Amino acid sequence: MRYISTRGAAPSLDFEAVTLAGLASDGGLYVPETWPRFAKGAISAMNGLSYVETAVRVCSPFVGGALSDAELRTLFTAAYGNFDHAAVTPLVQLDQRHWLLELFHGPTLAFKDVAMQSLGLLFQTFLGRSDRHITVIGATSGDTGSAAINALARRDRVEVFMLHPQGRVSEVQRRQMTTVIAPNVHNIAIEGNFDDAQRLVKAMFNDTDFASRFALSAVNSINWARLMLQIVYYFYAAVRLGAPDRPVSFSVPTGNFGDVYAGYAARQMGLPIDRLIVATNENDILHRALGTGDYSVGTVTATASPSMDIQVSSNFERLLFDLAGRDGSANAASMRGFEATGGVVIPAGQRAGAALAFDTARVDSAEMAAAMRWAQDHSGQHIDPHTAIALAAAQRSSCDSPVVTLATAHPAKFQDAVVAATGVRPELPARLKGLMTGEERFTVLPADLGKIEAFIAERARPAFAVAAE
Ligand SMILES: Cc1ncc(COP(=O)(O)O)c(C=O)c1O
Ligand SMILES: N[C@@H](CCOP(=O)(O)O)C(=O)O
Repeated sequence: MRYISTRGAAPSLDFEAVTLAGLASDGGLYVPETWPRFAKGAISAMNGLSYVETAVRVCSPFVGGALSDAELRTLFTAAYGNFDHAAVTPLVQLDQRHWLLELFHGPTLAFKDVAMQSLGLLFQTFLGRSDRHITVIGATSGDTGSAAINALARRDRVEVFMLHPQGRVSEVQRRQMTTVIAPNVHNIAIEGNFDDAQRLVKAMFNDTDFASRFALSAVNSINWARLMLQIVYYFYAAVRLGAPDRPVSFSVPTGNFGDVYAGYAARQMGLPIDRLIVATNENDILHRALGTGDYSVGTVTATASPSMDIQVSSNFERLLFDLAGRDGSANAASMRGFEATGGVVIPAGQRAGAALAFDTARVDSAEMAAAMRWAQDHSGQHIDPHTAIALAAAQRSSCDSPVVTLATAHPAKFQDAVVAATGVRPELPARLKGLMTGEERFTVLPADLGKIEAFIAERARPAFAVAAE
């Protein structure tokens, strides 16, 4: 399998190279050259498989010769061995039509662990083979950062610099990052919002001297491997609910468009997904873009679902590339226009293409709180604010198929919002005992590229240092 850039001008890469890369050198994102297709029989054959075996089947065509199925099996067994549920991503039925797919049974209590625990092992495997090291730079609205730090702390070939927006993540999220005192972990609280952090990360990748000097690599969903690893749970859930004979819909709380894009990828691979519901909070650019074509950046509004307080969603570019017929130069021109002016119009033809798979819903804070109460009163489930946004969207949907809401975080990560909506304070699981009292370490910096690069340059190992050792 080869990977090509959404902007058409970067060299194509194999799986190992794409895993270690961040942005493509032309500023685009890597996508598979073609979508592998699973025939009905191949999907039926996943019935009854464990999560690990499902992951081997789904990922194998993307990985190509980079790892054998036996190596993948060993890697996934290690990655998912420390999840606190035997099913890794269990399904919970809420009523006749609605299900929750619990993605928060990993070490940091959010769906990011599902990909990140494996990504950490992929880095270790590939870097060990060629005796290299990388500098991971990431932007987080809370969950990617904690999952990446958990997966990468104390790994000797990786230096991690994680940018979070100061004061705009929950206390549990912040502490999950800042209490990890490890020599290779550097937390930076930037004076700005998540979009500022993500813009700075992309600017560092686009600074080609800096990127090659420090062998920059990504853990955000700009990294293709992250998305590949998230496709797995769509197959795992749909097969358990009757796929390929019964179509299933998914409602996905959406910020950076990574999780729902993984669902789109599963659909492109032949999984019978009826509707993919893009559920946003008040930061509704994706709802507007897919509904009316108005893909224009507004002001980031701080909400009770902070991990979705995003305007510029990286992975939307991957969808637009497909909708525009995979024309890299046309897509590059359109994305440059968006970056320069803060808005483009999505043509009606492309919106019609998207509407074959996607519905959208904008859910405000009152509806989110009502969904939390409904889950509690109706089935005794406590859900986090992000999951509640998607559950509210699922309840609005008129599709005929069973609807699976992705439960992307444990409610204890967002205790204040859950208490405000339901009056109940969800307990942190025992494995996080001590989190709220541990020493914190982070550096506050302005959202200024020069200052952030200088901070990193003082602490990262230049790429050539290893070659010289
Ligand atoms: C808890 C939670 N839910 C939903 C999202 C949105 O996911 P995505 O950015 O992949 O759209 C995030 C952030 O990524 C998150 O942390
Ligand atoms: N909500 C995310 C934002 C980054 O998303 P990613 O999937 O691109 O890493 C977070 O929790 O940091």
